[in-house]
Amino acid sequence: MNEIFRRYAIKPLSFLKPSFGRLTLGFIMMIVTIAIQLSIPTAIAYFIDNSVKANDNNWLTIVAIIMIFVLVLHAVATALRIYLFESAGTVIVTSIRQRLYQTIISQNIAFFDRNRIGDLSNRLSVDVDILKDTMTMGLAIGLRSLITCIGGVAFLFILSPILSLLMIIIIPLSFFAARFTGKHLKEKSRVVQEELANCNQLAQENFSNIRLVHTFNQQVNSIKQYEEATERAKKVSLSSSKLLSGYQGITTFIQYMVLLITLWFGGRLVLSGDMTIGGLTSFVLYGAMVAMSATGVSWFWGEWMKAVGATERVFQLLRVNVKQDRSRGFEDSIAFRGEIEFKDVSFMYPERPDIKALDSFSLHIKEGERVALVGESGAGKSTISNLLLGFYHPNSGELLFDGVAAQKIDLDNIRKNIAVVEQEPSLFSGSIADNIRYAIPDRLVSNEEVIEAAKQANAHDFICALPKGYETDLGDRGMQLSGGQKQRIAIARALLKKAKILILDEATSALDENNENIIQTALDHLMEGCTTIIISHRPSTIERANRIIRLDRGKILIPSSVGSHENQDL
Ligand SMILES: Nc1ncnc2c1ncn2[C@@H]1O[C@H](COP(=O)(O)OP(=O)(O)OP(=O)(O)O)[C@@H](O)[C@H]1O
Repeated sequence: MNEIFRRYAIKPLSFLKPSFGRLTLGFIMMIVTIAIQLSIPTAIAYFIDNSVKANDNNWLTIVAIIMIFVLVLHAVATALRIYLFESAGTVIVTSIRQRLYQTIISQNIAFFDRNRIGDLSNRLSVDVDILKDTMTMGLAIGLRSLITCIGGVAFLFILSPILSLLMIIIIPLSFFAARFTGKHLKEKSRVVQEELANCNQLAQENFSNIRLVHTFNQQVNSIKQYEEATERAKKVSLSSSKLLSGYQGITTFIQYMVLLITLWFGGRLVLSGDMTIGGLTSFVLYGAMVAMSATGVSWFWGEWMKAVGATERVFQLLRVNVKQDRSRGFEDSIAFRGEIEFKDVSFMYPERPDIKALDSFSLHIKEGERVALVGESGAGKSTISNLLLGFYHPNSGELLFDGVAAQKIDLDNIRKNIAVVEQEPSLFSGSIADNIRYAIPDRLVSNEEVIEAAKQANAHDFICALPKGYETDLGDRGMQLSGGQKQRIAIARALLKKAKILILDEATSALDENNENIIQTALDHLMEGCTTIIISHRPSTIERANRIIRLDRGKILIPSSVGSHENQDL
């Protein structure tokens, strides 16, 4: 029970902390409105029982003036309560979103092998919104209903203990119905959210691969897949609606039954003179209030369960420790020279523990040396780059930089000293200048430095020819640029980094001869003074290497000596 309470009630509540002030004020306003609400039936009873006797216009006027004052107070307190809870919701949802993003972005790369991107972005948007609605307005309504219910029951007992006992027997029925529904709603909501995440993932994949979809005439299939996914979500959602509507029907019936029984017994008490008409009227009003608020509490419980179900994944994610071992280092300030050594390294990807991506792999690369890695697809070339960048760590053996074990060096420091140029460079939306500056996160990079890097990367001329030059917005995934132009921007970005180690991952394979020459000159600038690892299938790309390493299933097949690439069958 404790664990369930902690998980479903306390955990979500921990997010309310940042808005404690607003919520407390909102709560005070809530108490004011509840107090007024609870006094209304008593006031009405007083009015009914005394108006006949009063026979006095002044008395009526005074009552009306007091009522107007109370109603204005009620209106102001209601408005303030809603505003305070709503704004607290916005503050809370912002902080949850920020924490979630922070948790996700800081995970190590293996985490992204396990989780789908569509799923993760769904949690950031849809799931967090559900949580917001329930934790603020939902919680406010739930609390209000609970306090009104308790207050109403107290008034009922004061008015007539016998009648109250009758009600107390019936009301738990609606709680029981709520518990039953809540449990099932929670599970269904979780499934709905999962199905919706599938739909999002599908849409996202198809939109981002839109050229591929059209090239292979897959529009019809893609529409069909999306329809199937949304139909699955619809099915679970409809079954959830059925459950909710059945529950509403039952609770409405219970409410009216309570009213009927009260009137039946209450009428008898009035006839026998044990109760006044005003007393019975206020009892019925309190009864309705208690029934309504009991429904409110159970509704809230249902919503809470639904939200907990839907957002269980948000909490799961927030519980995931940030595994990024950024600051492991004793040697965090070492200046890299560029020497690399793999000593008997074996490595399996966490998602594929059955396959050795690297198998007792040993390689010593001297400072400033240029090594080309060649081999069949899947031989382990990119894995070497992944280990160098600290995306994964060897399962056995050791990776050393300048003779120091990689796990003793701060990960930020390692990455600061490695520049990568990929086959399909990733560019962000934003200006070209900002994309080049991206290489250096910890200081402001001047325009002069950006231009200098672009010049060395043979990118300056084409950038200047664009209408907005360096301020050209690359928009969605750098759509407006050709492959070669994107590469040159990526090279400028890498140049700016002035890293000691350079990884060229198929850097020129997507280019025609003319473009390749331009890029090659840019790469020559980039390679100056760097230890370079060239991952490629193409002989022309690896011409500049001092040594060629041929990999096969994670092992070195033929280690070649300096200048021997001419003899290799590539
Ligand atoms: N993220 C990953 N999760 C699981 N297995 C992976 C992952 N990345 C690569 N692998 C597997 O590890 C092995 C080595 O892959 P790697 O990407 O290093 O090959 P490669 O030589 O770079 O191939 P290519 O030339 O096609 O890029 C392959 O069997 C591959 O399927």
